[in-house]
Amino acid sequence: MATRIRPSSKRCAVIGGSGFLGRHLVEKLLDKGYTVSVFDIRQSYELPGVTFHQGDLCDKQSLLTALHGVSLVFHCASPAPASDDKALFQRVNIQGTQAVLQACTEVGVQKVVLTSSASVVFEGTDIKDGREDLPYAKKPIDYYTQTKIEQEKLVLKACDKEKGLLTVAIRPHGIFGPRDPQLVPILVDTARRGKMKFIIGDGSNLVDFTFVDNVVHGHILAAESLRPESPICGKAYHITNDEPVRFWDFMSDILVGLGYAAPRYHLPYTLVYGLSLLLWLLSLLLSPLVAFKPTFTPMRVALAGTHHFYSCSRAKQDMGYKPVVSLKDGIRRTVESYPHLRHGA
Ligand SMILES: NC(=O)C1=CN([C@@H]2O[C@H](COP(=O)(O)OP(=O)(O)OC[C@H]3O[C@@H](n4cnc5c(N)ncnc54)[C@H](OP(=O)(O)O)[C@@H]3O)[C@@H](O)[C@H]2O)C=CC1
Ligand SMILES: CC(C)=CCC[C@@H](C)[C@H]1CC[C@H]2C3=C(CC[C@]12C)[C@@]1(C)CCC(=O)C[C@@H]1CC3
Repeated sequence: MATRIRPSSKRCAVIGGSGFLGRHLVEKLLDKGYTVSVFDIRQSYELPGVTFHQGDLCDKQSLLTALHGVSLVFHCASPAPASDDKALFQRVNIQGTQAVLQACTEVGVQKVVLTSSASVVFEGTDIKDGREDLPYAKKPIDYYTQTKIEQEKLVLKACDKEKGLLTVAIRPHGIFGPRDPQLVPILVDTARRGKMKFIIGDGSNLVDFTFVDNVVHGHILAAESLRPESPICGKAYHITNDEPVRFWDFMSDILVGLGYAAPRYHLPYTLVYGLSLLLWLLSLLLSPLVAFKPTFTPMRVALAGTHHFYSCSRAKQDMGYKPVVSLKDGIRRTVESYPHLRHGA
């Protein structure tokens, strides 16, 4: 059992603070006068005022050292969805989150803000203006989503006013912005390989893409609203840009902004989804012999060809949430931040 020291309310830790969202969160917390410890499996930068603790969050002992004296923990670490590694997702998102919660209890952390995902309710079919009371996906679309569901349940169940641990889950969707290692780089790579010519379906499906600053704003609002009498304790909150956009318009804006052609030709959704399933099965069967990762995974095709946008009215009502950056400005700032990914660069 670790010795407790009196935690300061402006002393926080960001687990996963070296990642895309985590680093933006750390920068905003510093601006707001917090003292920040980062716990991550890797250290990707250095910043005055930030103490780094490198370690695996499944190792409770390393966590205990990093969380000493901290009153507020943001947990935004996860393996990347593209890894599709069942054992890794189970170990980090489920066992690791249990270790985080145990460590928080042992050192006397008072608040935990989890980065969950709006995908926890997504089964590959349309969701329009989905609210937080939608049931968790019964057939999650991949191992990432399956373990994000278990993770969210664990964190919300751990909320215990008597024991002095308050928890809340933020469910963002399609985070984008400067330094994102996923959305823009994968999109550009697909375009450079000549595979971004097609629109999956009729192109009218609406989706949420959320600028990273809005996701950060939602996390900090949640942390600052989390008090024993607050309605947010033990609940999940969608945080979006509140501007659903056609999936293919968003992709085209980014592509055209970076100098690539927008996709033009339509392919039927069911055909592409069926092909992506076949390819995925083939990649599994052949994995002992050759390692190949299809670009158009069933998850990506489902995300690209269905409506899935979420209401953030619960966050507006309970914590006064309002996006701080519009979609248009978010796209502009994102495009400007990737000069090295421009066509011809
Ligand atoms: N990006 C998106 O569109 C969305 C993301 N989310 C959630 O937001 C959170 C942050 O995502 P994002 O910033 O995009 O992801 P990143 O991969 O950029 O950041 C996650 C960080 O966690 C680290 N990490 C992974 N495993 C461990 C471990 N065992 N111990 C300690 N650190 C670890 C990663 O290191 P390494 O890179 O070496 O693995 C990385 O630095 C995640 O929980 C994700 O599920 C939710 C909705 C949408
Ligand atoms: C069809 C195609 C190849 C598009 C390229 C862009 C995609 C890589 C992104 C479009 C929607 C994104 C998204 C996520 C990852 C990147 C995309 C598939 C998440 C799966 C990341 C983790 C989550 O929790 C949900 C996200 C939904 C949207």
